[in-house]
Amino acid sequence: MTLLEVRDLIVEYGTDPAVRAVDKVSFDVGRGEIFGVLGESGSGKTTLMTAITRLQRPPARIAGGTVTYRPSEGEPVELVGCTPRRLRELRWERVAVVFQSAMSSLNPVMRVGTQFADAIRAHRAVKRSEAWDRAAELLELVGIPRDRVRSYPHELSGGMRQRAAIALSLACQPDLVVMDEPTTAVDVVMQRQILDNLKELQATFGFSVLFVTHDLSLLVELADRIMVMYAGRAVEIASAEDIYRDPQHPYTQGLRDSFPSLHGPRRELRGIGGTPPDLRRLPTGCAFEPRCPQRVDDCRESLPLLIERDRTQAACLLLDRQEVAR
Ligand SMILES: Nc1ncnc2c1ncn2[C@@H]1O[C@H](COP(=O)(O)OP(=O)(O)OP(=O)(O)O)[C@@H](O)[C@H]1O
Repeated sequence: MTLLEVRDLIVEYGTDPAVRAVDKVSFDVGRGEIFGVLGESGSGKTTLMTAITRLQRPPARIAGGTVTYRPSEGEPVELVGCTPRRLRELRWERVAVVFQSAMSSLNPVMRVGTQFADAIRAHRAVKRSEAWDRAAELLELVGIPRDRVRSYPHELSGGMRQRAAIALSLACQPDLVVMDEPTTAVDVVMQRQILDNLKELQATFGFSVLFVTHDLSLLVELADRIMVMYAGRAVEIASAEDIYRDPQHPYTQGLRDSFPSLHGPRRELRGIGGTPPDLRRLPTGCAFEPRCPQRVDDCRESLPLLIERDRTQAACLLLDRQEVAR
């Protein structure tokens, strides 16, 4: 069952000429699924996630496509074109967001409990004391002692703040939590704790997660499916296992070969040569072509579309011809 359906989403910055940071991206997030969006810096991940949640700010603008939220009860909601009022109703309650820095979610001059209580009471008719109890419960869920509900954000450690931001996103039991690199600002031990905790919470409450990051090893462990982005386009969508064991697109293969495996057989580590393209001067053909170790002449001419084979979708001319070397 699909919870979120993104079709041909286009997001541009400015005009004359517009820079297309997200170019006709389509994917589905299933109910209870952890869906990862992977990309290098500048690939359009943040632009994509802010457009989906309608948090984008000028000069970014949605230039095409649809984002449909399908609640388990009631009519589907088209988020592109939704009124600000309707969006306010949906935020927190149905779709919650966790940013890279917890301080984007937490107000530094308010006690943590007050912020939780305000978020809860904006959507639920409960007494202030009940909302505070719920806030304390939510903190406990992410491993923060109940009495910290009276703390100000600066009195919490960086890891605690990030966990508090995750707890806050769950305050109204949303169907979908969108997370943009929520663990980049914390050390690896804390990162592991936060991700384990997130998995537990997801398994308990069954919400879906859209998780945006540049870290493939993290997504391989966390996500059910992964979409790989390159220069604003989706180049591969597959299960985390397939992305790791049998990546189809040469770019995904390059990413996979750039990080060491903890469990699998030893393999030679190779980086991807070159740098991502300038979005203002994209080639006519495949944007990865200049860096692709498997390129052929045709790759410069035509733009490959995502093609579905088995359970994987990948956008590479060679796959069309079944020639890709692995
Ligand atoms: N405010 C802006 N004005 C113009 N172009 C922008 C702006 N913000 C982003 N872009 C363009 O959109 C592209 C994608 O940016 P985006 O922040 O979505 O990438 P990202 O994959 O999230 O990278 P990062 O991980 O560094 O945040 C950038 O390469 C840039 O060309």
